[in-house]
Amino acid sequence: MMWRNIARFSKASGRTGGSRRCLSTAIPGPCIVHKRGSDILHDPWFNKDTGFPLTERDRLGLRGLLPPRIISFEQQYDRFIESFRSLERNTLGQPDNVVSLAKWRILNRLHDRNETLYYRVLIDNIKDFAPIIYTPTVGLVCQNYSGLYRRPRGMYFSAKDKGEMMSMIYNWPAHQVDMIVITDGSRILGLGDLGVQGIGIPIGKLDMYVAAAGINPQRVLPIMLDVGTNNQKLLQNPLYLGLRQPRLEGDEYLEIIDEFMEAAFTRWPKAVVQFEDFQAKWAFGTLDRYRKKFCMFNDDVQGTAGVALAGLLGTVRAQGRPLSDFVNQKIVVVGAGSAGLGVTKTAVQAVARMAGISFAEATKNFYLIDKDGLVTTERSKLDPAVVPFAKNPAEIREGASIVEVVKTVRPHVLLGLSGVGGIFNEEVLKAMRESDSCKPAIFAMSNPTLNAECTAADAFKHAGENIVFGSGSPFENVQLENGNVGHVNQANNMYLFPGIGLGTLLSGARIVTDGMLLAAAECLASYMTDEEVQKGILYPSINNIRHITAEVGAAVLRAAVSDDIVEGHGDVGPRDLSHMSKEETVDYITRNMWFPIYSPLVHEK
Ligand SMILES: NC(=O)c1ccc[n+]([C@@H]2O[C@H](COP(=O)([O-])OP(=O)(O)OC[C@H]3O[C@@H](n4cnc5c(N)ncnc54)[C@H](O)[C@@H]3O)[C@@H](O)[C@H]2O)c1
Ligand SMILES: O=C(O)C[C@H](O)C(=O)O
Ligand SMILES: [Mg+2]
Repeated sequence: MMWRNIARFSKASGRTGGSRRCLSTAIPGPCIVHKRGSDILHDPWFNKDTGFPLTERDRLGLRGLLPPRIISFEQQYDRFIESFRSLERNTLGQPDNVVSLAKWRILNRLHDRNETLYYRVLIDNIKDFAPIIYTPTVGLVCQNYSGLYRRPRGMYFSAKDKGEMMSMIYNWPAHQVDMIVITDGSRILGLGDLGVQGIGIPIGKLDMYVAAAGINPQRVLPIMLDVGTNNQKLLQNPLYLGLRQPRLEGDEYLEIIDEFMEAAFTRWPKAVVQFEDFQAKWAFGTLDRYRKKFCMFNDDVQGTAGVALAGLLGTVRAQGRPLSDFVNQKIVVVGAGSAGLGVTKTAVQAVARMAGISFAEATKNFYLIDKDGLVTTERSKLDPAVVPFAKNPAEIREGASIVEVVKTVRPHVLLGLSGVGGIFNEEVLKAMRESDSCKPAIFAMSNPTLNAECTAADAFKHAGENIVFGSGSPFENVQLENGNVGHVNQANNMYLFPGIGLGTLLSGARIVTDGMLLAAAECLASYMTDEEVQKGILYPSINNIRHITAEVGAAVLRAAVSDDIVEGHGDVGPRDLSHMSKEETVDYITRNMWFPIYSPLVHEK
C-alpha cells in the first residue's frame, strides 16, 4: 500500500472566505459547485474521475457519464503511482531528457484532469516529483514549451494588451486569488531569455506553494508577462507561442508591468505577488518600484538571499564554531546578478549587525566575481549595484579569475550564482583544499543541473571529503572513499518562498518587509540540530517541506506583527495575531494549509 499516513495534516482546514470554499477537514466539509454533468468532469478543480460516489453522480447529473464501478481515492492514487513506476521501468536506459519529459507529461496530464489527486501524489512523493515539476525538469519543459503546449494554464498579458489589463484580469474564473507568481521570461533559471515559454516557472513555483505551503490550488495564478523576446532562435521558430518582437525596454516596459500590478491588486487587494526569473536590471528595478506600494517580493533576490544566509550560518556551525564567527568567514561569490548581489548584500548586512560595524566595513571579507572576473574599483563603468563590494585592486588585481581569487584569499566559502555550468572546475576545486576553513563550503547554486558550477561528486573528489556541499538542483549524496556519505544540500529558495508567501498572506501584511525576510532566514538557519549540521546537513529533507514552511510562515507572520503592518486574514484580526504565542502561530498556519482530499460536492445554481 503506497498510501501515506496523513494524520499530521488531517485536521488542516481550508482557508476561509470566497465563494468556492472547499474545506479539507478530517470529515471534509461540502464544496459548492455552480456546474453539473460533464462540465464538472472537465473541471480539474472538482473532477474526481471514477471516484464520484453514487449519491454525487445522481446529484450532479453524472450518471451514465462514467463507468459504473466506483474507485476510491486510495485506489486511484495507487493506480497512478503504479503507472508512474511502470513508466520508469519502461524508459530505463533511455536518455535522461526523454525520461524526464515523459515523467513530466504523465504528471501534467493528471494536473490537467484532477487537481486533488495530482496534489496528493505530489505532496506524498515530493522528493521524487519535485525534480520533475520544479528544477531541473521545469527548465527543460520551458525550453520545449511551444512543442509541449496542449492547453493553457495561468494568464498571459502581452505588450499588445496595453490598456486592456483591468478588464482582462476579470477573465480569470476564480473569485479569490491568494498567490500570484509572475515572470517576464527574461532569465529562466540559468537558461537565459525564453520569452513566453518561461510560464513553466510560475506554474512550477505555484505547485510548490500548494505542496509546501498548502495554498489552495483554486487560489493560485501563474502569470506570463510577454513583452517580447531577444532570443533569436525563438523569434525564428514558427511554433513559438509568444509575441514575435524584441523585448520592450525603458518606460514602455514599465508601463506594461505597472498596468498589470494595478489590475491584479484592484481585483485581489489581498493577494501576494512573487516576482520570478526577471533579468537583473528589472529584478532590482521592479523590486524598488513596487515593494513599498504592493504586497510583493522578488524570490531570486530576496528568497535566495535568505536560503544562502541560512546555509552560510550553517557552515559556521558545521565547523564547530560559534555563530559569531560568521564575521570572520571569507566568502567568494561568483555571479553578480540578481541572485548573487541579493545574497552578498544580505550576508554583508548580517556581518555588520553581528559585529556592530558599518556596511562598508563588513564588506571586507567578501569577494564578488562576475563574467569579467573579480570586481574592483579599477573597473571602468562599474555597475552602481556592485560598487559597495568592489575590492581595492592593490589586494587582488582587477578581473582576477576564480582560481586566482581562491588561491589568494583561501576562502571559507565558494558560492556560485553565475548560471555557468562547470565553472568550478578541477583546478578551482583543488584550490579550495587550501581554504582557511577546516570544513570549506562549496555552494553550486545555479540551475538547472547542467548549469550548476560543479557536480556534487566533483566537489567531494577534488575539494576534499571534509567539505560542506550545496547545490540549487538536486544531486545524489556521494559515497566517499573514507566510508562516509558526502551529504548534498539542496540550496534552493524553495525552502523559503512558500513560507514567506504563506506568512504574508495569513498575516494580511500590507507589504513584505526586510524584518519578515530576515525572520524567514533565521528560522531556516536554526531548524537543523547541531548533530545534523556537523554531518554537513544544513537544510531539512524536502520530505519535511510542509513542516519547515509552517515554521517559516509563522516566523514571517510574527515579524509582520512586530513591524505593525498586519491587517489580519479572514476572521482573524490583527489583535488576534498579536496575541498568538509562537506555538499558536505555527498551529494557526498549519490549520490554514489546504490538504487534498475529495470534498462532497453540492450543486448551487
Ligand atoms: N539555488 C537557488 O535558489 C537560486 C536562486 C536564484 C537564482 N539561481 C540561479 O543563479 C543563476 C544566476 O541567476 P541571476 O538571476 O543572478 O542571473 P543574472 O543573469 O542576473 O546574473 C548572472 C551573473 O553571473 C555572472 N557571470 C556570467 N558568466 C560568468 C563567468 N563565466 N564567470 C563568473 N561570473 C559569470 C554575470 O556577470 C552576472 O553577474 C541562475 O542559474 C539561477 O538559476 C539559483
Ligand atoms: O527555480 C529555482 O529552482 C530556483 C531559482 O528561483 C532560480 O531561478 O534558479
Ligand atoms: Mg528563480
